[in-house]
Amino acid sequence: MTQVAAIIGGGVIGGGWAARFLLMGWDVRVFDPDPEAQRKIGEVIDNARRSLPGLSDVALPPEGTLQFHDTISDAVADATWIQESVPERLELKRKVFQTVQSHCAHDAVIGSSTSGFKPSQLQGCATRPDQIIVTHPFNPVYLLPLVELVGTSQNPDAFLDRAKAVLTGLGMYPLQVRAEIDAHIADRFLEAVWREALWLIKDGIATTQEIDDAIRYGFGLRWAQMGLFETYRIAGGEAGMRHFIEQFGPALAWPWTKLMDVPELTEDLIAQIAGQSDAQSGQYSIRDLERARDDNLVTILRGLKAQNWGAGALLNRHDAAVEGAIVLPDDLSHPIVTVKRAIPLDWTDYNGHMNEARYLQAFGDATDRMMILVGCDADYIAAGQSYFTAETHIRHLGEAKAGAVIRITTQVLQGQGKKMHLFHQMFAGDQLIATGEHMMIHVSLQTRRACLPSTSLAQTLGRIAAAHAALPRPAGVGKAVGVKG
Ligand SMILES: NC(=O)C1=CN([C@@H]2O[C@H](COP(=O)(O)OP(=O)(O)OC[C@H]3O[C@@H](n4cnc5c(N)ncnc54)[C@H](O)[C@@H]3O)[C@@H](O)[C@H]2O)C=CC1
Ligand SMILES: C[N+](C)(C)CC(=O)CC(=O)[O-]
Repeated sequence: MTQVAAIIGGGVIGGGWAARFLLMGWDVRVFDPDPEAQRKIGEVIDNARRSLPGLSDVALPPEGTLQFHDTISDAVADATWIQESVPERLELKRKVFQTVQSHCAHDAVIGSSTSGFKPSQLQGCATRPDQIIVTHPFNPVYLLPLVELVGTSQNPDAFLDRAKAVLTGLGMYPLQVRAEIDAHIADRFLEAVWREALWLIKDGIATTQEIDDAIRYGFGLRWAQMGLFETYRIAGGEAGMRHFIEQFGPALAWPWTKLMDVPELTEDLIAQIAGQSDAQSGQYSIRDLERARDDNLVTILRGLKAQNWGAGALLNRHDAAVEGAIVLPDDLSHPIVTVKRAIPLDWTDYNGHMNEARYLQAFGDATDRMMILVGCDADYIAAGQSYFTAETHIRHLGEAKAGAVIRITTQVLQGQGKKMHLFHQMFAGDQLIATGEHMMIHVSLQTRRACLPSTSLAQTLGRIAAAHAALPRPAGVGKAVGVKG
């Protein structure tokens, strides 16, 4: 039977919870007095629909149903999970819990999204304190897995385990906080960084942009994949965490921060940190960790590159500067070099070589380059015409591993009328490792049908095709898939 979640307060965070529950197959009931709540939550859910399912390589369960209610009592009636996300005011949250508990099932979980209140504060004057816990998520709730789970001695272990299982089932990472504390674990860091940032601005040291750049081009990327301690273990080199503390320990007494209330680095504290770090990461050598870090960073940075955002946009600008202007070579008596690049780490697979899908990607890039060279560039496409691929045939003749430099040369076999028939050859060093034969059809992007290209494009393509007609016909042209001999 479909499970029911009640969302009490559907703003930034409640909307995110609604989206996550819904897309994970739960029926969702919302109560929020804001007359705009339905529109706002609808928009958040639309954004979640375009991003969350694509994180999975399997189909998510069918979406649940979404209902809005005028009272808390209706919203919570059948719910097994009630997520409170009303504004961060203790008295308001306590009042909401009173109403919720008058109408909800006694065994339902009541999770609070509170950023900083302790569960004992929330349980304070509740009818059934054992039913209330902190489940503090991170924005956007539908994409970020972390949820801090904080209970008190009032919450039975089995209840906390059940809550954890539900959150895990929603694709989240419940981090159970051992002892309640204002602002839990993560908001302690965010608050420290936030307060430092406010000082940097007030003191005229940095702008908001410069502070954000300091994070997103540097340690923000590291934190995304290894956190603080594993990162600093690596920064300690082969001598690891202990060496790191020895080197940077004295800085704790220096005015490197406005937060000067620091713990004394006693031998006991050092041993505790070094010991915990060993337990966390000691099974890996520093070189293993460095490679894992590098793989992760490459994946994150390439993701940002695909979005042309932040550090990824920087990489794209750098690529463009390294490559220079894209121009058709004067000498057309050879196939044209359309791609020259190293194979990225994330293009390789379980066989230790470039995955077959990436051959098509590389040949697709070569085709894109040919399109630009014949004049089918961004402006031409924006004006309403382009090429569609009608047919592709790839032959795999050799292997290529991560880091290997591949070079693709492109021969135009036919460039007349609506057709652009290309033959790509991929080399690693001198070895031919793949060929790609592609038939492109010139189209109108309005009608989505074939049409003749512009005169200028037809002339450029015709000139290349005429020059390439003098080249030997490459082996493999026009071959179908078949058994040799
Ligand atoms: N915004 C953030 O980055 C994060 C916020 N949180 C926590 O989530 C909770 C909600 O914060 P936001 O979503 O940011 O606030 P918000 O202001 O975006 O949303 C609060 C919603 O609660 C509704 N509301 C007000 N009184 C209500 C009541 N009596 N019953 C039901 N709904 C009511 C409002 O109409 C509004 O839609 C807070 O406890 C906050 O600390 C947690 C993680 C991150
Ligand atoms: C600023 N904040 C305290 C509301 C932040 C959070 O609670 C978590 C988040 O999503 O950053």
